[in-house]
Amino acid sequence: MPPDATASPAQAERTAFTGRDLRKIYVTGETEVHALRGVDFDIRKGEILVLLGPSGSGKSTLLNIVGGLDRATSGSLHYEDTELSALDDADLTRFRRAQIGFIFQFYNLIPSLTAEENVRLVTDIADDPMDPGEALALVGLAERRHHYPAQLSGGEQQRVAVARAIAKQPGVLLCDEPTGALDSQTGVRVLETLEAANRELDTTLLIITHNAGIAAMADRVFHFLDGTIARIETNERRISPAEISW
Ligand SMILES: Nc1ncnc2c1ncn2[C@@H]1O[C@H](COP(=O)(O)OP(=O)(O)OP(=O)(O)O)[C@@H](O)[C@H]1O
Repeated sequence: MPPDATASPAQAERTAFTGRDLRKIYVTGETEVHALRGVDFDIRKGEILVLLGPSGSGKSTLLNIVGGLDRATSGSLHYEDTELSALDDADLTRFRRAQIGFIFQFYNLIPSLTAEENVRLVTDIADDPMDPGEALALVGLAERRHHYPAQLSGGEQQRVAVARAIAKQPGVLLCDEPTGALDSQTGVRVLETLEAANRELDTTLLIITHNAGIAAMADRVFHFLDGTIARIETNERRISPAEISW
């Protein structure tokens, strides 16, 4: 047997993000806040990662830096072979537009546009978008595409936000408390749409949550404490959102 017979390219681990000694200091007047105190991580493509930790421990700061919304004060950050920490603002914006979808706790839909029009806002300017109807079908809202946000429940609005985020086919979805405003049943439905994007589009998922139960659907869990990743936990098996104890 040739020496490389067991290593298939499909099994080779592909890295999405590599962060080394990332630090973030916010300076407000005389006050310095050390939001990240030197974090190191590798995030695999197609991985589901959950970020847990107390309020103020640095989770959103890391998510914003990884998504190109903000910059670290020092340290290096790569996405695949691109050193994000070395890009100028225009190139960082291009990276974000092409590769990153954001989902926040509050859905940020435009009230005067239908579900489909909200999704179309993104697909009209993306390089290789899905059809808006296809994106809405993936989140189970094909029938509601002509409804306005006010005619949809909170969970349905969040699913429109997920459809909008995945419609441009980003490599990565960054979710900051995506179920924070939802009851458990509705939250599960939203998590199922995120998992579908991961399964069907191989989207890398980073999910910040205060709900420790959600950690069980992840491949790995980063536990934040005081600006550090204090512990990385690996789940032997991912459970489906429906199995989560809320
Ligand atoms: N723009 C900013 N200017 C100054 N300080 C900030 C800014 N953004 C965040 N911080 C501070 O940085 C620290 C980390 O905040 P961050 O939002 O990353 O925490 P978090 O873990 O996401 O918290 P939460 O769970 O409450 O959202 C906190 O002390 C916060 O007050």
